[in-house]
Amino acid sequence: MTLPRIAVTMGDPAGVGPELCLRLLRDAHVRSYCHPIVYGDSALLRRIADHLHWPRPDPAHVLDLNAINTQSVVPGRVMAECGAAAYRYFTQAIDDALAGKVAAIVTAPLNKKSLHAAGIPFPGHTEILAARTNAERSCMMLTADAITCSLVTAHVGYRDVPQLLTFERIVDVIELTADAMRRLRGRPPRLLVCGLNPHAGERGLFGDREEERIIVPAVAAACAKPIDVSGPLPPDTAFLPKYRKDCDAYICMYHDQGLIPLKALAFEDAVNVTLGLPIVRTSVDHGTAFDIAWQGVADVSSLLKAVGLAAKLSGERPV
Ligand SMILES: NC(=O)c1ccc[n+]([C@@H]2O[C@H](COP(=O)([O-])OP(=O)(O)OC[C@H]3O[C@@H](n4cnc5c(N)ncnc54)[C@H](O)[C@@H]3O)[C@@H](O)[C@H]2O)c1
Ligand SMILES: N[C@H](C(=O)O)[C@H](O)COP(=O)(O)O
Repeated sequence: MTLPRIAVTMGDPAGVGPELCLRLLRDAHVRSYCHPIVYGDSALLRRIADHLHWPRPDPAHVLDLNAINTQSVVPGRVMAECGAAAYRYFTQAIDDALAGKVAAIVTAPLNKKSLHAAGIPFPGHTEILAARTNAERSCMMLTADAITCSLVTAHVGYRDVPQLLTFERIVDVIELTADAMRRLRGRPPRLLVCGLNPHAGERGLFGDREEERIIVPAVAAACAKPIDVSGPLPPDTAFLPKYRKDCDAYICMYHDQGLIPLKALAFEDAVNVTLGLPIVRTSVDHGTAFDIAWQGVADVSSLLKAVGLAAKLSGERPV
């Protein structure tokens, strides 16, 4: 049986990505259902393996892109060279996925400051993917058994959020999420939409009536499709256990509205999935963890879950 080839991008060389890739390549279960290929720098992987007294990686599972002078990398440091290398690994993986050379992409974390220092004009993976694959609509969803959240806006400052909330964008995120969760759970999902303002605006008392003007009509339009979706709920109580138990996914208006509850409840095993692409892409739910980089203590759970979900999705059309 031919196993699906999955590109695993090494992420920022100065972060925890490389050591997590080393752990992943030693995982017998992963290698029983897919052929992982780390897109990165072989010399850097060898340097970290030697430093930690771990086995060096099997060359058959590394695509050496030779993107950085390994000896120049300082663990835990923001470096333009590292941002450029992480971008190189990632764009090669996207191009290979688009060309059908790999079945899916899984990303280890990159550092947004290093990416920016390298002059890359995108804040993160999600935006690079949307541009490079010419996706008409896409969104970030983080999913775990306990909680799933999709984001209407993501890597922007809070003062920009209200202007970015449109009827069309909210309907798109509801539709993309409903389609993904229907396929992941094998049944029509139930979605809950959060308001933007405290107490969902309290009928115009807080904010600029974003709930009445934009969110309520978008929820009504999605219901008419028909999608089982309701809201907007006051965000502070939307994540109470009594709401979570019947909710397959939340539609959140901004990054931390969804990712604070998600990471508090499921940091070890949540997976980031980009919806709406022509290719499959999943990711860890954590960052470069510069405070613990190259110490060999980083938890590999989210990366293992991300590879598992990518393999599952690669047998179908992308979400
Ligand atoms: N998928 C991605 O590429 C991704 C995701 C999130 C953040 N980031 C980026 O990573 C950088 C650092 O972000 P941050 O400091 O806000 O968050 P972070 O997730 O890197 O770290 C937050 C805390 O979680 C801990 N942590 C993170 N991953 C861990 C792991 N695998 N095992 C054990 N502990 C872990 C860290 O030690 C730290 O205490 C930023 O540039 C951010 O934008 C990238
Ligand atoms: N917003 C994500 C998180 O906090 O986990 C993270 O920054 C990763 O985003 P990209 O996959 O777009 O890099």
